[in-house]
Order: sequence, then C-alpha cells, then structure tokens
Amino acid sequence: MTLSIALFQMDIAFGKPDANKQKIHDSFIEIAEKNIDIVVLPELWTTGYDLTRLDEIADRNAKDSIAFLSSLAKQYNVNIVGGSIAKLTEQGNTNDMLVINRDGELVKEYEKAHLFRLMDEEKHLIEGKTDGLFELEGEPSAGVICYDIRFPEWIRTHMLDGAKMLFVVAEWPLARIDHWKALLLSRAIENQCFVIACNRVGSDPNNEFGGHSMIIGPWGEIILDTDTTEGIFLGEIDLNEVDKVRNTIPIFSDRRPDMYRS
Ligand SMILES: NC(=O)CCC(=O)C(=O)O
Repeated sequence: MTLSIALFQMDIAFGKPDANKQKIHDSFIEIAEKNIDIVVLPELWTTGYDLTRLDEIADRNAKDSIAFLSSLAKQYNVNIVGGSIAKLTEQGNTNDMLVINRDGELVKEYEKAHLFRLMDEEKHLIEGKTDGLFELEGEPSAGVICYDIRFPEWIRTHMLDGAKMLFVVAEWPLARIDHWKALLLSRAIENQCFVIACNRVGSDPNNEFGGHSMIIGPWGEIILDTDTTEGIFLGEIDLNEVDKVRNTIPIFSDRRPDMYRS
C-alpha cells in the first residue's frame, strides 16, 4: 500500500491554543487538493512548552482538541496523527498524542511515557502508562513522543507487535538536532520500519527548535529531510518495502531474547 504523508512543520505560539488552532485550520486548505492520506502535527502544538500555565491552558480531557481534529479529518477526508497536546485530567496534566481517522474517529490516545527533565516535564506532567499502538488504513502503526526515541527498547516493544510505521512527534531543540537525525535513522534501520517524524520550528523563551522533520524508509533511506523553515512537507511511502526488508535480513526471527536483559 502506498500512502502520501504531510508533515506540518510549524512554529507554535507560546501558550496560545486558539492562535495555534487557527494556524492549523487555515493551513489545512493547502492539503485539500493533494490527495494526502495522513497529516502529522508536532508535539504540544496547542500550548508549546508553557508548562507553568498548564492548569489554565491545557485541554480538559482533550475534548476540544479531539473535536477540532475530528472536524478537520472529516472535512478533508484525511487521517491525522495529531501531534500531542497538553491534556488536563483529574490526576494531572499529560503530554497526549491524538490519532484520528478519516471518519473523524479517535483511534488512539498515547500519553508520553518518558518525561524530559531538561525541559522540566517531570515537574508539570505525569507519565503515560500504556503503549502507542494503533492501526491507520488497516496498517499496524505506533506513535511516540520526542524524548521517547532515546529508548530503543520502548520502540522495539511496539515493533514486536508488528508496527510498520513509527510516527514521532516532537519539539526537539536545534542544539541537539544531530541526535534527532541519528536516533531516527537508527530506529528505522534497527526496526526495519518507516519512521515518520514531525518536529516544530521557531523558538520559545528557553529553546530554539530544530525542524528537520523526516521520513525514513525501512532500509534507512531518507525519503524526506526538511530544513528549519515553517511549512507543510510532503512524502510518499510504500509499505510493501517493510516486508521486503524484513525478509531480506530477518532480524526479528534472528533475535536472541533469552540472552537479553529486560
Ligand atoms: N520535547 C522533548 O522531549 C525533547 C527531547 C530532547 O530534546 C532530547 O534531546 O531528547
């Protein structure tokens, strides 16, 4: 199956959910005539890293964000890996990925499992406890959030369940953009999957962000690598490539889990 992907590499207005929603709403028109199958947004696109104000600006139970993305998905007949948003729950705030299908149905919520101390996440957010597995267009997929990609065992956990596409949504600073690129490439090669990664650009009071949203194939081929400009970037993937690569070098059946530490 061939799928066309649009990565929304956007700047995010700090602590201004309405402005960010408006920007996405207005930009969707650009994808209308392009027959896109999946749109991907970056991490925390409603609020950015305005974490000290989350009790004021986070979305209670993600209700408004789900309604917003669901309406866009139906209007434009497109699946949306809706980046992540700050979700206010009874227990606290989470960094919550939303995945919506073409019919506007919520197919997955995944809460970031690994909180990033360098950006104070552990002070303001609670960690997720469940996996990021879902299906889009009938294809097994997984979604993770930014710092999660530094944990190859977490990604492998998803791949052992058969995921062929790994979606990564991020606010990854420019200062470590070489890590971002190397980690994404490694996750694609070692898991023989497509990595579809959307980072933000621009800056907030603490960081300048690095863009370089990417699509990488299961052989490690770079299908798309952007720069640091804001925009919607397109790429196409053929999921048959995953089976071809997995049959050529059968790493999943060659594993020796009996020798690995958990
Ligand atoms: N938002 C994040 O999780 C950033 C992760 C990051 O910058 C890193 O180096 O890891």
